[in-house]
Amino acid sequence: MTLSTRGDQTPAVLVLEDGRAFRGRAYGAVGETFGEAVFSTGMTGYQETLTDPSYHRQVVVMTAPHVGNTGVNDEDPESARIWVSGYVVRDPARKPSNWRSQRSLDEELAAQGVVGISGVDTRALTRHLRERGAMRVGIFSGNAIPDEGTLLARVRQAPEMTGADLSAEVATKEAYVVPAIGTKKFTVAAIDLGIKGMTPHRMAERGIEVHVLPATATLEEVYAVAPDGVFFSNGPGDPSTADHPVALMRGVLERKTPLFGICFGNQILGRALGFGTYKLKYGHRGINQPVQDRTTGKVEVTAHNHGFAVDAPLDQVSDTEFGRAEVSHVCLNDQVVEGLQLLDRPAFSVQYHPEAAAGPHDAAYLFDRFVSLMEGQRA
Ligand SMILES: NC(=O)CC[C@H](N)C(=O)O
Repeated sequence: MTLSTRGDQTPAVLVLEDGRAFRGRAYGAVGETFGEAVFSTGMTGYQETLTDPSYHRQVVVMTAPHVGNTGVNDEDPESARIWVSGYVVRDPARKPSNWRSQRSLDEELAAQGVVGISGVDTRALTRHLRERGAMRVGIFSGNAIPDEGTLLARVRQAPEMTGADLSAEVATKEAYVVPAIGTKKFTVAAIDLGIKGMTPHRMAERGIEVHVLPATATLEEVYAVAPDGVFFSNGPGDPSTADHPVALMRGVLERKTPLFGICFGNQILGRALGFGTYKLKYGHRGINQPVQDRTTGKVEVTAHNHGFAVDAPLDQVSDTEFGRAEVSHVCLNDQVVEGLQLLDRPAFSVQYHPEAAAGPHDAAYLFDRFVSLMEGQRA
C-alpha cells in the first residue's frame, strides 16, 4: 500500500456485489479494501464517523457532497483510530479551512492506511443502496487495476455483515477507568463492545466514575467494581452473534442493578428479554433522524448508526422473564424500534446515540434518566 498525495489522479473503482461499478480517483491510501457499503447522511462530524468502532468492516458513503472541508484535528476522534474499512466521497476539499484543523482528511486516511475513492456520484450510489439494500463492496485503486469481472469475484468472497461477531476485535483488552468530573456520585461498569469516547465522558460529566471493561468481562468482574449501574455500549457486527453480552446482561437484570444500553446495547437488551433482531434493508446512519420518546410524547432529532434492529411489538406491553417491557422510542421515518424499557426493573436502552458525537444533543436527558435510576435504587 502506498500513500497518495492530495489531488491524486490515480484511478480507482468501486465495485458492488450486485455488479454495479463506479469509477473515480484514489482518496486516502492507494490499494484495495472490502466491507459492507452503507451511507451516512451527516453533513458534519466526519471525524467522529470515521473513528466510531461500530463502523468496523463497513465502507461508508457520504451523501454530503463536500467532505474534508474542516480538515482533521486530534480532539474530535471517538477512538484511537479510523475504523471504517473504506471511504467514498464525491468532492473532497482541496484545502481544509478551520481554526482547529491540523492536517487534511486525505492525509489522515492515507497515514492510517484507509483506502477511499473520490469523484463518485454518491447520490446515484446512495439511491442504489436504498433501492437494493446494503451489500458488500470493494474499492480498488492504483495504476494496474484488474478487470471488473475479477474484482467482482473478489467482492463476492468478502465476509458478509450478517452473522459477523466483531465486538472483541474493536473493544479494549484491558479495563480502564474514566474518572468522574467533580464530585464522584456513582460507579458504573461499562461493557465495551466498541464504545465511543464521548459516552464515558457524558457519564463522567454527571459525577459517574466509569469502569470500562472488555467485551469478554464476566459477571464477577462486573460486580468486582461494586457498580451502582451497568452500561452496555454500541458496537459493530450482528447482534444475533452477541451471546456472551446477552448472558452477561441477563445476570445484571436478575440482580436488578440499574442498566442502560446504547445501540448494540439496545439490541442486546432486546435479546435478553426474548425478542429477535433483524437486519434493516439499508440502516439508519446520520445525525438528523426523528425519534419519538413515547413515555413523554416528545420528538427528538437524533444521531444514528445502526444496520440491525429489535423486533418487538410497538403497541403492547410484553411480558418477559424480567417483567413487563415496552417499546419506549420509535423512529418516525419508518417505525423502527429505537428504545426499550422495563416497567418492573430499572433497565432501559436506546438504539441511537444520545452521546451526540457527532449530532444534536436532544437526547442527552437519557444519561440523566440513568442517573435517576441509580438514585432511585439508593433511596
Ligand atoms: N452503533 C451500533 O452499536 C450498531 C449496532 C449494530 N452493529 C448495528 O449495526 O445495528
